[in-house]
Amino acid sequence: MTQEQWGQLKQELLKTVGKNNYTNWIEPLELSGVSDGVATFSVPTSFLGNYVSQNFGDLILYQMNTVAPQIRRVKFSAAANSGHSPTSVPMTAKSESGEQHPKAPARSGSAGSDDRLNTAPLDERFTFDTFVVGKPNELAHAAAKRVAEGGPVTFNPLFLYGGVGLGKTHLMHAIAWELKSRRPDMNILYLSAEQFMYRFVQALRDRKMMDFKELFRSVDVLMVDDVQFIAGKDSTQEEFFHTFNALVDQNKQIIISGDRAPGEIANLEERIKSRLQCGLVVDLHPTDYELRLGILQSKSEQFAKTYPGLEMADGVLEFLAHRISTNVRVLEGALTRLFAFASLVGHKITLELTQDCLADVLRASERKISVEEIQRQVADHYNIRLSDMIGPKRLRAFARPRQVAMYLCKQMTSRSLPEIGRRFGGRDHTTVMHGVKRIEELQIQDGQIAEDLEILRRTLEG
Ligand SMILES: Nc1ncnc2c1ncn2[C@@H]1O[C@H](COP(=O)(O)OP(=O)(O)OP(=O)(O)O)[C@@H](O)[C@H]1O
Repeated sequence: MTQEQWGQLKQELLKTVGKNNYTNWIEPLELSGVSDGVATFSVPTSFLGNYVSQNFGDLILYQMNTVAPQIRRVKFSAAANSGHSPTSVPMTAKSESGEQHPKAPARSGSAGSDDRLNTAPLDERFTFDTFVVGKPNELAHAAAKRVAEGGPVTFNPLFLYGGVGLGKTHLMHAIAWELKSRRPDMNILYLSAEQFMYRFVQALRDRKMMDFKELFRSVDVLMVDDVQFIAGKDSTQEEFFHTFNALVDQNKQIIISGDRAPGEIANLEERIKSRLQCGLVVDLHPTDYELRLGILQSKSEQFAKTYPGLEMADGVLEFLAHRISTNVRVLEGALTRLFAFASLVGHKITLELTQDCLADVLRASERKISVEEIQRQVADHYNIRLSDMIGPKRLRAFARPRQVAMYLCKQMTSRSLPEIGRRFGGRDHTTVMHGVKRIEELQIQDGQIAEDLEILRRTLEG
């Protein structure tokens, strides 16, 4: 990507995020270069890097992908004199630098009776009480509940996986809190895989490997979040493998989370993959409308306590549940902003105020999945050429994927039927309508189609 292209993209971003956001957050970004699918920006401070990654990371990546589809993630590197380490932001909009994990601000509360084990304090908001259960996460929730009972270890490890911001960390913390309250004597160690690596490297450097081993082998419950982080890091993987085995041998509970199923984590050693698959592997599916609404209702009840007297019009939560992406973190962020804004201006939260205050978030989630992206993914999935899928051929091998793509466009974008038709080689809206209907029927009758749709949806929602 050239500086000139980046300059043009910045203008696109200006249109999406508005002038204020642009001046504060986008303007200061300097593109340092792109290599191995990572676009690196230099930022004046790590705070700015973190903020941009959390709030605009996905959007920037999306924009860059329109001209450079090979870019898989964006990384923000604070200027050397700021005294901070770089903040790397993958598609998950999450930092790779230990201390500045945007997801882990200074959290209150801690668990673990042994001080040495307080590697990562637990967030006191992340309990089972505040976790809203719906179809997409009920299995993961039930498994987490079972482990939190602290009975005999029945499945080891428990492996939770799912896309960004779907509640993996929340569930892990909830398990830890519950175990602590049932069995205060238990040594529970929760940490991210990244922290595991830092501790390991530090132990090597300080020649304290015996202490490291003793510490990790003395826990009753080990929880490692975001295990994909250690993929490709050979000696950390090796140590993780030994720690894992030692604990399983002692029948100690292990809980691991990852952004995908163990078998799908690239560059993770085979022997680790197979160990991770030995217990119970459950996934958190992308949120559906009902779950999003449930979460919004629950969070807005909490907000109502912070902002007493602030009224909300009917239909606002439904609107947000429809319009905002599957990532719960984004949903929460939007609600926080909405309440703060409404209390600042002293207005009831109406639909207009919501649209106004969250214009950039709404635009970003609306623009997130484009018709072209869907077409590309579907063609890839069925292993056909894009031109055949969009073109006039009526062969079943092209017609069915075409209908699947039309259906997904209807579901996942705000495009109208005539607009979708136009992008499928200038077809009529009735053709699109027919295709959408056909897939709706097939989804119920044909397990394969249902599975294809599920996979495609997950891929597209990232
Ligand atoms: N079902 C839910 N009910 C209530 N809050 C939820 C739910 N799912 C997620 N959240 C909230 O969404 C935010 C993101 O969740 P969390 O950090 O657990 O995601 P994650 O899956 O660990 O994401 P990542 O992939 O970034 O590690 C948290 O504030 C969490 O409390």
